[in-house]
Amino acid sequence: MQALGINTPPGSGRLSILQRHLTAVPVSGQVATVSHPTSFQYTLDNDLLTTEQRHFYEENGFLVVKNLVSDQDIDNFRSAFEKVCRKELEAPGLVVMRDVVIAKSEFVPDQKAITKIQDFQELPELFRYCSLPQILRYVECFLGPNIMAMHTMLINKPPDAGKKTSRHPMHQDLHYFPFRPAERIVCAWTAMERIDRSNGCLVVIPGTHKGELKQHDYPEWEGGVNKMYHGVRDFDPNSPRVHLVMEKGDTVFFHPVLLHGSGMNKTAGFRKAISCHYASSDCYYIDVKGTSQENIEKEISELARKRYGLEEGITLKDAWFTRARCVKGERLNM
Ligand SMILES: CCCCCCCCCC(=O)SCCNC(=O)CCNC(=O)[C@H](O)C(C)(C)COP(=O)(O)OP(=O)(O)OC[C@H]1O[C@@H](n2cnc3c(N)ncnc32)[C@H](O)[C@@H]1OP(=O)(O)O
Ligand SMILES: Nc1ncnc2c1ncn2[C@@H]1O[C@H](COP(=O)(O)OP(=O)(O)OP(=O)(O)O)[C@@H](O)[C@H]1O
Ligand SMILES: O=C(O)CCC(=O)C(=O)O
Ligand SMILES: [Fe+2]
Ligand SMILES: [Mg+2]
Repeated sequence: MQALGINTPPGSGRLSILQRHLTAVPVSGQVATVSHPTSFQYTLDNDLLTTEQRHFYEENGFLVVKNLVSDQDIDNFRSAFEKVCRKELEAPGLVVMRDVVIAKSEFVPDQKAITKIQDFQELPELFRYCSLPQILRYVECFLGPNIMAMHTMLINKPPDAGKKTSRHPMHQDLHYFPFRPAERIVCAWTAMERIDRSNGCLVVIPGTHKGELKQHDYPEWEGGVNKMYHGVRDFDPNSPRVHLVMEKGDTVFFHPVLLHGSGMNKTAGFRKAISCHYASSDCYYIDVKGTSQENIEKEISELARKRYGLEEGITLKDAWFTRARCVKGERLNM
């Protein structure tokens, strides 16, 4: 896993750029070797990414940067999360979600049953993550200078209750997003502790960001599936998966078409990660009617009807427009 797009010093591969243009460099078992595009599609000109990192993202659709967020910041996010669980902190729009097994059982869950919180754009203690300058500097390499925080999450993957519901099925985040173009959207996902296969790390299929957005549905999992955890239809379990083992503070940036999921948490602890999906404020909204995204729009509209009494329901665009916050530059279309 050492060479998985991790922030190694320039030239550490001991190959000159010229050689790299001529040679296929074995990076790691499953990861694409370096075949250099002459023009870049997924990254912008910048003075932060090394040539190697830029090519890595272009080819694989993700990039891990080691140690990007300090222990102090992470400890503060953890403490804010705990306050939300204890209901000592609240904010408009905040969604608190419990694991499906716990939500559907009789037993009264305690705060530990929380599987994730979403939409903390009005909670400064957590939203600060989305404005961290060292994260935005990377985000700018993918999106340019006008940056919107579209979706915020703190995932608290619970110890699996024995039904494998702690897994997140393989999916493409773009399925949830009614805005384009995809290459001007990126997710930053930071490990709040060491995350490996034992507690359910991110699993990615390198290079899939170059493909199309696929049809998503609920996977047919015997133990049940969490609400809105759609998975890509007809996922081939033999696809070359790469498990991203990350230490506290390591951050992965990934493209919204990259196929990814996360495994079961086999430990007794709650595996924590914090994330934000960003889009360039030059992006534009699309109407998802008649597309594969119609099913998620319907589900979100239904939820808005039930939960907020919005009789007409809402469009996917409405759902995102109200959450979006500008974190750098200007708010344009989004
Ligand atoms: C626009 C936002 C879209 C987000 C896109 C994100 C892109 C990134 C990819 C993902 O993260 S995919 C997963 C996204 N998942 C969500 O957005 C789900 C967010 N969670 C929620 O909306 C609420 O937590 C939820 C509606 C599931 C529960 O709300 P409440 O806490 O008000 O639940 P309540 O206890 O009142 O239960 C309401 C119903 O939901 C059921 N329920 C609760 N938690 C559940 C769960 N975890 N899974 C399945 N069902 C669940 C519960 O059993 C009950 O069912 P019945 O109506 O049949 O009685
Ligand atoms: N039937 C399926 N459809 C879609 N995605 C699946 C399916 N089964 C597993 N996955 C996904 O594949 C990824 C890996 O799953 P798995 O539970 O094997 O975890 P793992 O981290 O590989 O664990 P282990 O180390 O035990 O293999 C997860 O993202 C999981 O949600
Ligand atoms: O398991 C995780 O932490 C990430 C899940 C994920 O990919 C998502 O919520 O979109
Ligand atoms: Fe995702
Ligand atoms: Mg496995």
